[in-house]
Amino acid sequence: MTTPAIETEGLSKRYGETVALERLDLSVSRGEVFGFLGPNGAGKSTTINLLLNYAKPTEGTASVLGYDPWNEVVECHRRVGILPDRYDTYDGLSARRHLQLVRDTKRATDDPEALLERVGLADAVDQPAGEFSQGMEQRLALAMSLVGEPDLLVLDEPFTGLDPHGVALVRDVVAAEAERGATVFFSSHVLGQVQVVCDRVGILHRGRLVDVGSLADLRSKLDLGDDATVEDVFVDLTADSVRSGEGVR
Ligand SMILES: Nc1ncnc2c1ncn2[C@@H]1O[C@H](COP(=O)(O)OP(=O)(O)OP(=O)(O)O)[C@@H](O)[C@H]1O
Repeated sequence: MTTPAIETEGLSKRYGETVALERLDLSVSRGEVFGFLGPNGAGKSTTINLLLNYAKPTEGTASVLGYDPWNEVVECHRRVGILPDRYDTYDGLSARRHLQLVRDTKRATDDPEALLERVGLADAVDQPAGEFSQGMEQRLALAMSLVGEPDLLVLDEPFTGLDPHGVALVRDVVAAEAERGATVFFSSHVLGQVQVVCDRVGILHRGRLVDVGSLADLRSKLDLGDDATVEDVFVDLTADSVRSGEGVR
């Protein structure tokens, strides 16, 4: 039997008194497009950081593509494409050079120009990244995540800083990667786009996974109508955070 792309059991993270993630049990199947949602401060980036070995858990276990993310980091990262929450480009290096560096690290053979064309940066291949706008940086980071045809893409807020063309591009890239057979796990506040591309969503609230399922599952579970959106589901499950001022920071 194939292992899930992502599996966690009791995964928890505390920062001093702050409980950032509380006993997360989650399974994401191979080939799934999974949206990870929640108000500001819910624990989404914390979860992603744990899965990518950018942080260590206080308790619990996880497997990523069948690897232990903390003890088999190199093997794991070679098969994962990562778009981090914030990516600082090297100002003096061109877009092409950024992709070559990732390609070398992953021992992949991708053509940097083809990847840059795919994210709409064909005209900026040899431009230093220090001259890039925020949206161009985000496109470059997306191209970097695609190097080596990863089995799993982990995208933290992939729509950040993008114009409507960029948003549509990310949506198309996610769909194309899923079509290729990759698993896509991403966090986002752009719920309209989430609704279009995700097979299932998980909603995190105050560090706890409050629900998970397809939009149809969640609509019927919450007794919302057939035309309820992901936004309606989100608001229903996290309403108290809006009242307390959380989620609107
Ligand atoms: N390095 C850290 N040190 C202390 N507290 C942290 C740290 N990282 C996150 N936290 C806290 O953990 C909680 C979860 O934060 P996290 O960044 O995971 O939320 P998020 O769901 O990604 O939010 P957003 O939508 O705003 O990006 C918050 O209360 C945050 O203040």
